[in-house]
Amino acid sequence: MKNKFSIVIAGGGSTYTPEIILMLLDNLDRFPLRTIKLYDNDENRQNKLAKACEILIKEKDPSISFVATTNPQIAYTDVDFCLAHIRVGQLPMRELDEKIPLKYSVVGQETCGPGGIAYGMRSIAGVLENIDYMEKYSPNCWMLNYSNPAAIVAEATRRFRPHSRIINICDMPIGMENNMAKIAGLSSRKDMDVRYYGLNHFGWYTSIKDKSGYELLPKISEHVKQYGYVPSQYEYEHAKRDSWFETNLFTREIIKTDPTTIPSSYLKYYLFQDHVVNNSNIEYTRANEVMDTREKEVFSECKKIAEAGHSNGTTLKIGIHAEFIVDLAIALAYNTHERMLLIVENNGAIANLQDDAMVEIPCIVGKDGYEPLSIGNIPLFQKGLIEQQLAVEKLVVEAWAEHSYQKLWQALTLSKTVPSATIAKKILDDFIEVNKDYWPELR
Ligand SMILES: NC(=O)c1ccc[n+]([C@@H]2O[C@H](COP(=O)([O-])OP(=O)(O)OC[C@H]3O[C@@H](n4cnc5c(N)ncnc54)[C@H](O)[C@@H]3O)[C@@H](O)[C@H]2O)c1
Ligand SMILES: O=P(O)(O)OC[C@H]1O[C@H](O[C@H]2[C@H](O)[C@@H](O)[C@@H](O)O[C@@H]2CO)[C@H](O)[C@@H](O)[C@@H]1O
Ligand SMILES: [Mn+2]
Repeated sequence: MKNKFSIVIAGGGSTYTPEIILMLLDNLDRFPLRTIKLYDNDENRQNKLAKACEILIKEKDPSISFVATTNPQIAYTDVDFCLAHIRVGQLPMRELDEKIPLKYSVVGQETCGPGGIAYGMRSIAGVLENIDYMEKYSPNCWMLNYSNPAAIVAEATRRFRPHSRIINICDMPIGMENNMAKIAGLSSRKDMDVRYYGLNHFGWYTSIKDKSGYELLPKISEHVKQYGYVPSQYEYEHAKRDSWFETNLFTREIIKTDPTTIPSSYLKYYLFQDHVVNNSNIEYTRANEVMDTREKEVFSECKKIAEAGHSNGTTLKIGIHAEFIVDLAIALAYNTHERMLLIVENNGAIANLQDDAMVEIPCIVGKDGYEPLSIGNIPLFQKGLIEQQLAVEKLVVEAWAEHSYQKLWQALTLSKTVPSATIAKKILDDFIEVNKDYWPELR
């Protein structure tokens, strides 16, 4: 009889929570659960979906106990895994992260550029707080963290919680690889072995092999040069042209900067800043889209389920893209040696990059954690870009720790998305004004 696990979802009020719970309930055969807890520091927001989540769970397996709480001791006592997806400041602060830089014709984005820096300054304390709760009440628990901005959060956990049982991960590669598998005519991304390196939301694929060892990168690359990550001509012609479609399509421009690799779509924000700004609407950014779509839809569906007392006919979907979280938990629980892209300390994996960089690279995951694969030397183009962005991320963490205005100004000035120290300072001063409740007071 397999052990059954107890999990807590930190950021229980997240718009992703219902789809992640549906995904967990769809994987009980390989990841059996005895308890699911929701933990949030905003009771009202969590209560918008807690009852519906309880109904979904009880419909699938009444033996699973459920609790939604804002009490850290209740949340973190007797748990084996913490799935952490908090958003400090929630979506209204994301909106400001995206709109303030656009006032100065600078990229406004959730995790990239000044928006990511402001978000990082909010997120560090929230993630560390949850790690400390976890270690106080369930010292053997693993935190599977995908709270953003994952690059800055990962650097902060490296510096301030170096021995904690936390693994930082991102679902962007999952999405890109799902599309690559379709492009290559494979039934699943798991039919591929990839080699990838970079920082979170700032990386490149260098090899994509099928299970016979055949190199698929040239074939996939030819498609990307025409359609980006849009997986087929049919989808190119028929898919809804929303912001994610445009982001996937634009990868056909990014790949021209190094046709020997396949880039993360996020590199658009760093290499084509002018294109991004010229195609942004300061009145209506991605945060507004999410508030008007995912947030509204998820909360509305949860309200319907809670009122009906059942989930018949719900449009809530299983978060298939989130299955990587179960893959990771299973690898830790059952020592499966799953190969996964994780955000980990470099320690020589990328030979010509500093050891203390938090890099996103393939790792083998087992009972005692992860073992990074060796990448070797990277080319000068990527090395130069990575080292600049890495310095930004490290300066943000130093600025947070030292409450340093100077270092945060340096981080903004150093970002490839910001044209001058003058503009960096204007953005910084605006950010300080709106983040008074979240950032340490800078001096
Ligand atoms: N790494 C990835 O690939 C990936 C993918 C998707 C989303 N995300 C991240 O997941 C998070 C959730 O996204 P969302 O759009 O659902 O956000 P959301 O605003 O809908 O929900 C986040 C929840 O976190 C809660 N929260 C904030 N601070 C907290 C704290 N200190 N302790 C406990 N709870 C806290 C909020 O109250 C809110 O209910 C974000 O950080 C987002 O960027 C990451
Ligand atoms: O703008 P949002 O909030 O919809 O998405 C921002 C997140 O985008 C990435 O996650 C995507 C993923 O890449 C895609 O394949 C699909 O699964 O949806 C996810 C969430 O929308 C990115 O990895 C995250 O860090 C961002 O927060
Ligand atoms: Mn991500």
